[in-house]
Amino acid sequence: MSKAIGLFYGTTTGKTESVAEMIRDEFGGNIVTLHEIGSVENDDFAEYECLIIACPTWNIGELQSDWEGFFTELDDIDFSGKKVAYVGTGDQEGYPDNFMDAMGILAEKISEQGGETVGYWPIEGYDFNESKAVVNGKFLGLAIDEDNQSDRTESRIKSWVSQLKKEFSL
Ligand SMILES: Cc1cc2nc3c(=O)[nH]c(=O)nc-3n(C[C@H](O)[C@H](O)[C@H](O)COP(=O)(O)O)c2cc1C
Repeated sequence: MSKAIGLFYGTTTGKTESVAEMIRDEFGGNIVTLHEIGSVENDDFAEYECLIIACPTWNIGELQSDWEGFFTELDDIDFSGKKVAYVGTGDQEGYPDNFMDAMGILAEKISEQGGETVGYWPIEGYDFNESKAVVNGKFLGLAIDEDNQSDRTESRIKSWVSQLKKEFSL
């Protein structure tokens, strides 16, 4: 039987929610359960060995507001032994100096709490200046830009999910 994956997301204008649904559907077979971060308990993370964390960047380099509200709770959650993949949504033309920063902020915190990052993604095909989500020349996870590159969203999700199936050892 395949492992269960918990996908925890925040969204303000709905884009990250639809990306989360597309990722769930691409995995297929009820493997992925969606959790909206505004209504989760800390214990909800415990049952999953494989996690996907999805957050848009808002207000010039900041977390989406529900993730902002949950951020200090992460200090009390043990992510050791868990594989954690990240998804960001952002706007590279509007915010080229803070593109995808939220993904970097969350990955740093969750890694400190023991999570092992999987699902790194190339920066080729994007045009921006700076991002907290880039480490060693790669994004820490899947970068989706619905504002400027919505035509690439589907193929990016397909390719990343196929990569993750291997990295999650499904
Ligand atoms: C006021 C405002 C500030 C934003 N700041 C950033 C930013 O700093 N970096 C970034 O990559 N995107 C930024 N964005 C773009 C959003 O992250 C993007 O539209 C995202 O897909 C929204 O996701 P949601 O619909 O799930 O809330 C900003 C958008 C707005 C309207």
